[in-house]
Amino acid sequence: MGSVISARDLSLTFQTNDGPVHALKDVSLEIGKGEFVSFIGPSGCGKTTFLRCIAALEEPTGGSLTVNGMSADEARRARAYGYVFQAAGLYPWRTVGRNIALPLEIMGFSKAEQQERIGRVLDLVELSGFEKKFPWQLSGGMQQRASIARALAFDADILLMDEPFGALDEIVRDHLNEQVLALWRRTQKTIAFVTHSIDEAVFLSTKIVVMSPRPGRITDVIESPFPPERGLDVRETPEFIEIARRVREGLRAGTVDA
Ligand SMILES: Nc1ncnc2c1ncn2[C@@H]1O[C@H](COP(=O)(O)OP(=O)(O)OP(=O)(O)O)[C@@H](O)[C@H]1O
Repeated sequence: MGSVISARDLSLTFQTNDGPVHALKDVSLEIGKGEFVSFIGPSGCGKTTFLRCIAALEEPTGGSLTVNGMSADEARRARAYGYVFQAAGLYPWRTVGRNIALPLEIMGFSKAEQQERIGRVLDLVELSGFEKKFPWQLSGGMQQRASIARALAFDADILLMDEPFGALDEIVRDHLNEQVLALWRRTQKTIAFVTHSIDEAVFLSTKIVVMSPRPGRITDVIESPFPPERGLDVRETPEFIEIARRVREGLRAGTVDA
């Protein structure tokens, strides 16, 4: 099976008033269809920049990148991905349903088609019945689920998630991690997920990409041995603890020689 996302020697240097900032340097990575890949690394190591390159929101200064076999720009125009940000970013004056409908309206879907899709994606994130609520009537975790529903609404195969649960408390986050995993199993999407949490990365992923800062590069890629069907109790197993240890070591190695 070919790669959905393929990066070869990808580099991005920002030119700033204080000189060049090497946000990414020689990043090579293959992400296969249906994989759940987490990116973990200290602040400023280029995780967001890598996601933004995939989304064609930044232009790499070196190397090559394909998304679904196309250039990132072509993939963006083909709406190959949905993007979920750290802040839910819902419009407060629109109901949850109308927030999800917004990209569909712009894409010219009929009212009936919009309605069908809103119902389907709200069901996927377990928010059926909340369509008519306004964002401020929902908890932080529910708002984030609504924003995931919005990203799912136009049926892209790829979901890019940039620290979607970073601002939530641990109990809510645990619950959302279980939900995202269930969503991934049901939809078989390819997911690229940025996080600062070792536990989150190890729990969710089929592959964990450890990055180091200045210049942002990959220090380790760890394949996860866990079956798709797993519960939070997997975190107590020796395998989990061993992988978490390896991630921690990769993070430490990255900071020592940075
Ligand atoms: N538009 C820009 N212009 C100049 N520098 C930038 C720009 N965008 C990002 N950078 C720099 O590139 C580096 C990588 O940033 P990036 O946001 O990708 O890191 P990150 O790993 O996602 O960090 P965090 O975990 O804090 O979100 C940082 O040093 C950042 O300051």
